[in-house]
Amino acid sequence: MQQITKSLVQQVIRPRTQESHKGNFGRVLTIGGNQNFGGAIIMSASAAVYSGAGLVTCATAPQNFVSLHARLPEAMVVDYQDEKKLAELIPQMDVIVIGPGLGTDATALAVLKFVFAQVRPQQNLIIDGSAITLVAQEKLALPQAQIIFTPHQMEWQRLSGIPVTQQTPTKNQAIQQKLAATVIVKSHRTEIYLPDSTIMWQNPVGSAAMATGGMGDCLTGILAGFLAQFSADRAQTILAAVYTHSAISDQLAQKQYVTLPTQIIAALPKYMAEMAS
Ligand SMILES: NC(=O)C1=CN([C@@H]2O[C@H](COP(=O)(O)OP(=O)(O)OC[C@H]3O[C@@H](n4cnc5c(N)ncnc54)[C@H](O)[C@@H]3O)[C@@H](O)[C@H]2O)[C@@H](O)CC1
Ligand SMILES: Nc1ncnc2c1ncn2[C@@H]1O[C@H](COP(=O)(O)OP(=O)(O)O)[C@@H](O)[C@H]1O
Ligand SMILES: [Mg+2]
Repeated sequence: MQQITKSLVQQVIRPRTQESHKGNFGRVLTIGGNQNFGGAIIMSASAAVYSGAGLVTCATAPQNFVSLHARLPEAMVVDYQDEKKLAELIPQMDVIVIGPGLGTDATALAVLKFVFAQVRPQQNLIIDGSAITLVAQEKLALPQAQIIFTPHQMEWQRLSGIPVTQQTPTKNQAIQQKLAATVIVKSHRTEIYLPDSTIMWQNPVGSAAMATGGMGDCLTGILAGFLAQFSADRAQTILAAVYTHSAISDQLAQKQYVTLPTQIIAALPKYMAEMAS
C-alpha cells in the first residue's frame, strides 16, 4: 500500500496561467439533495466552487433553490427532475457528481437512471452516497464513463458484498477490478483503488475531527473541482483531492476539536495557494 504525499499534491496544484478564464477550469454538475438532504448537495457544489471549478451547476429538488442561491451564488441551479434541461446540460460537463443527499426513493432512482443513460464515455462520473446504495440495491448496470465510486465502509459493503470487518486490500481490489472503476473506500485511513494500476494507495492524513455528517459530500466536490481543472495525470489528481480534503482538516484540527465540512470548504483556496507556491 503506497502512501499519498504532500509533494504529489504540489505537483497537481499548479499556479494558474494569467491569461486563463473560467472556460479553462472545467464544468461540473452536482446532482442530489432531496427535500431532507439539501445540505449534502450544497456542500458538494460549494467544495467544487471553492476548489476552483470554472463553472458549477447544481441539479437538486426545487425546495433547495433558495438556500443554494443564498449560500452559493456562484452556482447555477436546475430541478433534478427536469429531464429536458438535464439532457441539455449533461453533454457540456467535464465532471458529474451524483448521490450526495439524493435519497433512495423512486424519484432518486429515476434521476440516477436518467443520468446513467445520458452520461458520455469520456466524462468523469463521481458516484457517492445514496447513489452507491441504489446501484447496489437495484443491481444497476454501470454506464460507459470514467467512474469514481466514493463509498464509506458501509456503502462499500453494500456495493461489494464484503462485510466491513473483512474489507482487506486484496478483496477490495478484486471487486474494484470487476467494477472497472476507481474506488475510494473511505475510513480513518482511506484507500484508493485505481483502474489500469495494481498499486493501492492509502491516505496518511485526516483524523476523527472529520467524523461529522457532510464530510464525504464535501470530498465529492473537491474531487470534481480538481478533475475539472487540473491537467496532471488523472490518477494523481484524484489522489491529490483525497489528501487535500484531510490535510485541510489536520491544519484546522491543530486548534479545533471538530472540523466542519463548511470550514474545510472555506479553507480550500488558501491551502491550494500554499500548495501552488
Ligand atoms: N446535511 C445533509 O444533508 C447530509 C446528508 N447526508 C446524505 O445522507 C445519505 C445517507 O448517507 P449516510 O452515510 O448518512 O447513511 P448510510 O446508511 O449509507 O451509512 C451510515 C451507516 O454506515 C455506518 N458506517 C460503517 N462504517 C462507516 C464509515 N467508515 N463511515 C461512515 N459510516 C460508516 C454508520 O455507522 C451508519 O450506521 C447520503 O445521500 C448522504 O450524502 C449525509 O452526508 C449526512 C449529511
Ligand atoms: N476518524 C476519521 N479519521 C479520518 N477521516 C475520517 C474519520 N471519520 C470520517 N473521516 C472522513 O470523512 C469522510 C466521511 O464521509 P461520509 O461517511 O461519506 O460522510 P457524509 O456522507 O456524512 O458526507 C470520509 O472522507 C472519511 O475518510
Ligand atoms: Mg457519504
